[in-house]
Amino acid sequence: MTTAIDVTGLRQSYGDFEAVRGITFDVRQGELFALLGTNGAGKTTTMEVLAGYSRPSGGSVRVLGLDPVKARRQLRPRMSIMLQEAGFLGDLTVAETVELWRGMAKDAGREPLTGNPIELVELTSKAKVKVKQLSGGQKRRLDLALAILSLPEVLFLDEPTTGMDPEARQRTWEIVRSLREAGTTILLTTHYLEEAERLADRLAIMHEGVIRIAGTVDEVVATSGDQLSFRLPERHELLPAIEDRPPSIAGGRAAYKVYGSAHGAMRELLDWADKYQVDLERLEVRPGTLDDVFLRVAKEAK
Ligand SMILES: Nc1ncnc2c1ncn2[C@@H]1O[C@H](COP(=O)(O)OP(=O)(O)OP(=O)(O)O)[C@@H](O)[C@H]1O
Repeated sequence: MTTAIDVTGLRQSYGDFEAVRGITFDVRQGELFALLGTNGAGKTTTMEVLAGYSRPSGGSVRVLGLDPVKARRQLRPRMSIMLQEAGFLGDLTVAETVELWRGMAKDAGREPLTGNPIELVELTSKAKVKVKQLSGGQKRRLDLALAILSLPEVLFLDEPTTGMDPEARQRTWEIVRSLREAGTTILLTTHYLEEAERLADRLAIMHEGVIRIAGTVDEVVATSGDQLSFRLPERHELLPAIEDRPPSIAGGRAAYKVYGSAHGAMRELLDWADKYQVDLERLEVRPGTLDDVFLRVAKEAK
């Protein structure tokens, strides 16, 4: 499979502060890669370098095999960017904004999208409304419409669904999926882990300028293990260690993290309960989640 985005040892500083501290990852052609991370982790900075807005202070980046700063003109017709703060002209209407951008896209030699982008993002009833009068979520939808005015080979989406209501978010996911199906390579940043779980082929979690974990959604989630928990019984001080770990106790429940066989752990626990004649109430096994991994990554790094 061809690599569409290649990031090797990327570093980026603002004055003395190093926001991105040597990250390496690649995104294959037609793949959707999600960059997750804590606030200030360096996700937007990475995206800005990839989009050619700034030169890296170290390492190298390639988009479609090209240097995004040096080959800006060549790349412009082939990629689209939806960053967090769009530079709209507030006095233009939604329809006028789309027309203006359509003209610019045409000048850049891009093939227009078939279909009406305003309809696609469900802003038809707002076509004649001034951009400055749109709500936050509606502005994000307009951003998306502009990013996909023509079908890009590479699309950068920086927190595309922030501020959207659940229905608009679902709609956006459908649009993103259809772009991916049409072959667009997508790099997405998001704080909604569910968004990454649903859309991403692979993902990376960043913290303080470094990638802490990366892989397919399944691979990353698998590092979090299962959780076995139940209402805190009497005589809980006698609870066994499982996989050499004692239970954690909080909110009136006891919980074990299990990385090996949940079946075996459950058997050990039930043997203990039989031995001490304890009834384990509200017993449950919950598979690990991306939230668990994210929280662990943020905590481990402290
Ligand atoms: N223009 C700038 N000048 C100085 N520091 C900056 C600048 N832009 C970003 N930073 C700093 O670089 C770090 C990374 O910022 P960045 O916006 O890339 O993070 P992020 O992962 O996108 O965060 P968030 O999830 O909060 O949007 C932060 O500590 C931020 O304060």
